[in-house]
Amino acid sequence: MATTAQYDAIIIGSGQGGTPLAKALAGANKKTALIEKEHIGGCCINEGCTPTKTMIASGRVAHLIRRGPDYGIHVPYQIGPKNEFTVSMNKIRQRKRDIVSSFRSGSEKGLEAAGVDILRGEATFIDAHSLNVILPDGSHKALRGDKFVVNVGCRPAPPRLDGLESIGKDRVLDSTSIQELGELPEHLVVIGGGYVGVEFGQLFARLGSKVTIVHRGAQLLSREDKEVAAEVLDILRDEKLTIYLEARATSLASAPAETFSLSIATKGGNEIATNVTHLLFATGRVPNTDRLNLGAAGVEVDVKGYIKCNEFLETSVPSIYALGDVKGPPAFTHISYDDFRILKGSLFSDSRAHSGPSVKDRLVPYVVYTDPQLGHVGLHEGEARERYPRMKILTATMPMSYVARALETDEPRGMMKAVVNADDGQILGFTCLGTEGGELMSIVEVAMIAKLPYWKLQDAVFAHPAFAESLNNLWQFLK
Ligand SMILES: Cc1cc2nc3c(=O)[nH]c(=O)nc-3n(C[C@H](O)[C@H](O)[C@H](O)COP(=O)(O)OP(=O)(O)OC[C@H]3O[C@@H](n4cnc5c(N)ncnc54)[C@H](O)[C@@H]3O)c2cc1C
Ligand SMILES: NC(=O)c1ccc[n+]([C@@H]2O[C@H](COP(=O)([O-])OP(=O)(O)OC[C@H]3O[C@@H](n4cnc5c(N)ncnc54)[C@H](O)[C@@H]3O)[C@@H](O)[C@H]2O)c1
Repeated sequence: MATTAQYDAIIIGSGQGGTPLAKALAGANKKTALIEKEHIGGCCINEGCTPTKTMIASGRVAHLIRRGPDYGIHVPYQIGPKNEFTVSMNKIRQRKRDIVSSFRSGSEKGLEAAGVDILRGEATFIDAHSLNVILPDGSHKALRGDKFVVNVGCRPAPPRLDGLESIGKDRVLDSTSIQELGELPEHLVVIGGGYVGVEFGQLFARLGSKVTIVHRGAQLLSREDKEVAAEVLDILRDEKLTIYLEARATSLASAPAETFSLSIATKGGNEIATNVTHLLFATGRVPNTDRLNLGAAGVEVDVKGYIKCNEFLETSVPSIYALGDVKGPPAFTHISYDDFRILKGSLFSDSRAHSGPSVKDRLVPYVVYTDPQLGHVGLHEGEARERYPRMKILTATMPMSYVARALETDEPRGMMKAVVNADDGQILGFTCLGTEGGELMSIVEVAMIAKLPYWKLQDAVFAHPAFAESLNNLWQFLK
């Protein structure tokens, strides 16, 4: 009879928290196993941040070539007023594959060097202390552990649309398969106007596809303040994307020559998108908990399948923890990594005294990699007013066209917005929709971490003409 391997800690899923945690535990002489059913490094480096931001860099180059004449630069292959150029999807894809493979092999080597037992296969719970792993050859392996950390992440929500079966499967894309296209879609319809929808929508429009976004919400990027989302909409429409808000794709009809039409119900009536070649479903993500057999271990999930856990990342079972996207939003790489920092100290501490770090009140920054970028940290205006109904809250907004560097580089699109407590000057939230908006946001985040009142930034000496200099001026618009 095969023996069951016994571990101090078993990490399920090689996500952005589990991978460094496995290394840290092995480094602390804990016998550690990491089980991964697909790629080491998880979504971020294989199908998420790394590949998308690599591809988006190609979109930016296309955009700048197209804009060359605005700066007095003409390249020989620009023909006529449309500034045509050719795009090699093969090269874009290869560059993306190369970067992904170098990041992935770096992660693998790091785990091996740390002495982590890496097991390729799909884990399912048998009970609160044991797992079954289905190995790639179909055989099974049982493992026992003192502690388990679930870091299985999410996957794209499955596509749903009447008539989908009438078109080729290769025409129905998600955030992973779209990255493997060898040819540019002629007409890409994106269903969903969240992070994935706007990033890919703008990218493919810049590369030369006709792009239509169908979004059910009243604004793109539903979390953002209205005026910021409206500015994103204007920017994308300026780049010739067709965008339907409060709209629903209702059905598909195949048509000759490999194209199809899509019926779209909007508030103003029905629209038809014609000559569509590809559909990207960007309608959110679902947690990978459905095949984990969590019930056998006694781990509770919410109605959407996210693992319920407290601010210390403890689940309903004392020996089982969860980190990253699988515990619900916010779903970002840096949040999963911060979950790792929370767990690494507490996982093997003697008490569950709850005196260490927790997710409570942590600042959540993020950057939507449209161009210009949308960087945000802390609370949005509505959230701040709801959370602190008695606080005197002021907001300041300033267009990027007031920023010298934005004008000098001819990239004046976008705006900044800050939300502050009028009494003590604390910055509650900050958004920058602008070139390098993510970097500018990070400067304000540092001020928030240090609990600096806004007037410290107002009076700081920033080098001229950096984008950061705008942080001297923003605050004059507080009201
Ligand atoms: C297109 C796209 C772009 C993104 N861009 C950004 C960005 O720019 N910035 C940002 O911060 N975030 C971005 N994200 C989000 C980011 O990728 C995730 O928040 C991040 O990967 C954190 O994931 P995680 O640690 O929860 O686990 P994941 O990285 O999702 O890893 C989970 C791992 O578990 C494995 N697994 C699942 N079930 C099992 C099982 N039963 N047994 C064994 N293994 C299993 C999976 O194969 C996977 O490798 C993006 C996401 C997408 C889809
Ligand atoms: N730059 C980044 O940090 C980055 C980039 C990409 C993804 N992500 C992460 O991945 C997550 C998933 O991204 P996403 O864009 O898939 O999800 P999302 O939840 O951010 O956006 C999906 C949007 O699609 C809309 N939608 C859903 N069903 C629809 C339908 N049938 N028709 C029209 N619209 C519909 C929803 O209302 C929602 O606003 C994000 O929430 C984020 O956490 C982050």
